[in-house]
Amino acid sequence: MTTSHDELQKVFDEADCICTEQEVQQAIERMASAITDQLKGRDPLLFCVMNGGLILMGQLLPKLKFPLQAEYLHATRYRQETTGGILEWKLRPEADMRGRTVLIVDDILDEGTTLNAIADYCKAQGAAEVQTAVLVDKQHDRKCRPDLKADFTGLDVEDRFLFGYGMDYKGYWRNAPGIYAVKGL
Ligand SMILES: O=P(O)(O)OC[C@H]1O[C@H](OP(=O)(O)OP(=O)(O)O)[C@H](O)[C@@H]1O
Ligand SMILES: Nc1nc2[nH]cnc2c(=O)[nH]1
Repeated sequence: MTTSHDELQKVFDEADCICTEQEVQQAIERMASAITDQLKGRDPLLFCVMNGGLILMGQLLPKLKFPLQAEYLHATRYRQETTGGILEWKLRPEADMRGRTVLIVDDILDEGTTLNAIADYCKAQGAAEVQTAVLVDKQHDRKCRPDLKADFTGLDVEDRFLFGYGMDYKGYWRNAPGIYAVKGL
């Protein structure tokens, strides 16, 4: 079913801004600095998890001022829903990751199933080390492993359905300039 323009505008107008654009920009600066400290000189291979990781990846890359390679992969488990299902690979990474330090870049760590599965895949493909970077980590006790954390996290966020900075609402509003929580969700 399609969602009308008016309905989509209403979702944005009624949403709560959880993190302003300025807060997100500061978080991305901090992430870039931490990633540089850890991965500079290690010839890392970065994978953007499409679609949601697109904006974080695009904003991080020019702040990482050392040699690295950047590629993408595409895995999804929410499609256009607000609850997750089984992870579906749309495009597996093609790069040879044997012996490499891999950094997976995504918008959100929610239950963690997506990042866990991607990290396991990269390890099975021979990556020497797999690290993860997410813009937001949703705070709740439903992680697929109780202690699951990304290696680099921008912001901790509340347990609501979010959109903006890569995260979508029914396929829309990845472009929202901040992090927003849908009214009632
Ligand atoms: O931690 P989890 O509970 O597994 O959820 C996190 C994943 O959910 C979103 O992807 P989605 O499946 O919505 O695809 P998208 O990137 O195209 O939005 C998001 O981009 C993460 O990859
Ligand atoms: N857009 C969006 N995608 C998600 N994937 C997992 N949690 C979320 C969320 O809160 N918002």
